[in-house]
Amino acid sequence: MVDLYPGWIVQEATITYPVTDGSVLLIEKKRGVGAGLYNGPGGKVEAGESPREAARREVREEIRVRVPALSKFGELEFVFGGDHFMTVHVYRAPGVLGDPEETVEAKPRWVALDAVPYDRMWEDDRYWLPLLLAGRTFRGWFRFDGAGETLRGRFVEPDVTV
Ligand SMILES: Nc1[nH]c(=O)nc2c1ncn2[C@H]1C[C@H](O)[C@@H](COP(=O)(O)OP(=O)(O)OP(=O)(O)O)O1
Repeated sequence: MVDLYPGWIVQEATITYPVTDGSVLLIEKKRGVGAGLYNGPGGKVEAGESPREAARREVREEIRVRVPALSKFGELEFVFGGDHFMTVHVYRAPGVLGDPEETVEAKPRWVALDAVPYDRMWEDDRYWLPLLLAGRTFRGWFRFDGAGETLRGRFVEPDVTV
């Protein structure tokens, strides 16, 4: 394996967006990275797990529902500061099995597709989430300051194979 980022923190993570009947299921993240922001349920890929398995596990852990059918819609690459790189696999699900429940990690909320609260989400989401909600695929590259608060650079390529 080639170590592209020697000395850096390198992580792989997932985000999943269940979309059905004109609504998307978001969570208000209660702890960890991005606490207080809305996002899709997700988290880090663990050792020995595929990204798709991680996506299913995170949805189950965070809001207690299952997402049997997942389609990959996007891949995002983030640089935070000068020493932290994250690849995020983004999935869309045609609904969920079960009723979403609040947990210590997340509070679920169905939101109308035309009322997604971009002002309460990570700053990059407005550049790619509309593509996913419109059924389009994408790749994105984003550079944040060290604290992850300010977006310094971005590039999004829509309608690609992911
Ligand atoms: N710029 C960004 N935009 C976005 O929409 N989601 C981001 C993001 N940066 C990180 N995330 C998401 C991806 C993933 O779902 C999560 C990864 O953060 P964390 O590692 O803190 O997750 P968790 O705290 O849920 O970790 P676990 O301990 O694995 O549950 O944050």
